[in-house]
Amino acid sequence: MAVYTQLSSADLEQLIGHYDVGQLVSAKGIAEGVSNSNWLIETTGSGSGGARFILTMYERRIDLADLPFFLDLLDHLAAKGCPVPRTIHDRDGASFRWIGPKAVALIEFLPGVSVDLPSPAQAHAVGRVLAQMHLAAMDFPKTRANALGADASAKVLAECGAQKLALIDPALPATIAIAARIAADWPQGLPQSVIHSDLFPDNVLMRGDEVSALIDFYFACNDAMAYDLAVTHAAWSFAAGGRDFRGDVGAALLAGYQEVRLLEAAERAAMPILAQAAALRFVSSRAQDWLDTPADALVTRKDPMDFVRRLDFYAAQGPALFNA
Ligand SMILES: Nc1ncnc2c1ncn2[C@@H]1O[C@H](COP(=O)(O)OP(=O)(O)OP(=O)(O)O)[C@@H](O)[C@H]1O
Ligand SMILES: N[C@@H](CCO)C(=O)O
Repeated sequence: MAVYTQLSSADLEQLIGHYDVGQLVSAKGIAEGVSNSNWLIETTGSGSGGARFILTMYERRIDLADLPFFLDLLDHLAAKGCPVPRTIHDRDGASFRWIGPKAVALIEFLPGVSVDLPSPAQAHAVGRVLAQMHLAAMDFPKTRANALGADASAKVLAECGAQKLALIDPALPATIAIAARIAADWPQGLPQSVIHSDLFPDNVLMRGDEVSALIDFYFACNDAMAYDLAVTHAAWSFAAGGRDFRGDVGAALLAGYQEVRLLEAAERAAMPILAQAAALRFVSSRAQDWLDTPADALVTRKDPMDFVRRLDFYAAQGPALFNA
C-alpha cells in the first residue's frame, strides 16, 4: 500500500510537462513504502538524461518546510559522487511542485534491489558509502535538528506510559527508565554531519555487493556521525526479529565505514550507548505507531520488541563489540 492519492493520466501529463524529461509513457504505482505515494514514471527521455523516474507525493509524516533540506541534500550528495538519486528540477528550477495541496518531487530512478538478509560483503559496502556520505555532507549549508534523538525517544516512551506499553508487551515499560537514563548520559561533543538516521536495508538499493543507491532521506538531520553508524549497525546486524546477532555482518559494516572515515577514540567509546539509543529510537517510534494504528489497519505494524531485543543485546556488550 503506497499509493494514497489517485492521479489521472491528465494530472500526470500536465505535471511531467513542467519538466525537461520528454513525454509521459507510463506511470505505475509502487507497492513498497508506507509514508508517501510513489510511482515509477517512464518518459520518452530528453535533456535531463534517463527516462525512468520516481515520482513521490508527500502524504504525511514530513513537515513540508523541510522539503528543501531533503531534496537539496540529495543534489549536494549526488554532485559529490555519492550514490543517491538526484532531484529533477522543473523548467523554473524548482525541486518540488504542488498538485493541489500536495507537494510532489520527481527523482532520478536508480537501479538495484534491497536485500533482506545482507551478507558481510554487502554490509561492508554500506559502511563505506555511509562514511562517504557523512564526509560529503559536512559542507551542506542547510541544517535540520534531529526530532527523534535520545530526548525525544525518552519523551515518547514516557508519554505512551507503562500501562499502555504493557499492553503491547510486558517487557516494554522497563524501557521508559532506560531511555531517560540514556538521554541524561548522552555523550556531548561527538563529530557531526548530516546523518541519514534510518539506513535500514530497505533504504539501500544494491546490485550484487555494490551499493547503487541510498534512498529515503526523510529523517536526515544534523547529529553525531557515530550515532548514524550505530543506527545502521542496529538495522543491519540482526536477523529473526533481533534474536540473532550477526557478528560478521556488524564487523564488516564497521570495517567498511572505517576504511573511509576512522572513528575517533571518543566515538568508539560512545558506541555502546549510541547503539542502545539507536535501538530505543525504533522501540519508541514503533510503540507509538503500534498504539496509534488499529490492529485491523491495512498497514502492517512494526514490532517494537524487535528493537527491545537489540537494546538488551547492546546493554550486555562492552565496547569490544565495536572494535572492528
Ligand atoms: N530513486 C529511486 N530509484 C529506484 N527506486 C526507488 C527510488 N526511490 C524509491 N524507490 C522505490 O520505491 C520504494 C518506496 O520508496 P520509499 O521507501 O522511499 O517509500 P516511502 O513510503 O517514502 O518510505 P517508507 O515507507 O520507508 O517510510 C522503494 O522500496 C524502492 O523500491
Ligand atoms: N525504519 C523504521 C521505520 C521508519 O522510522 C523502522 O523499521 O521502525
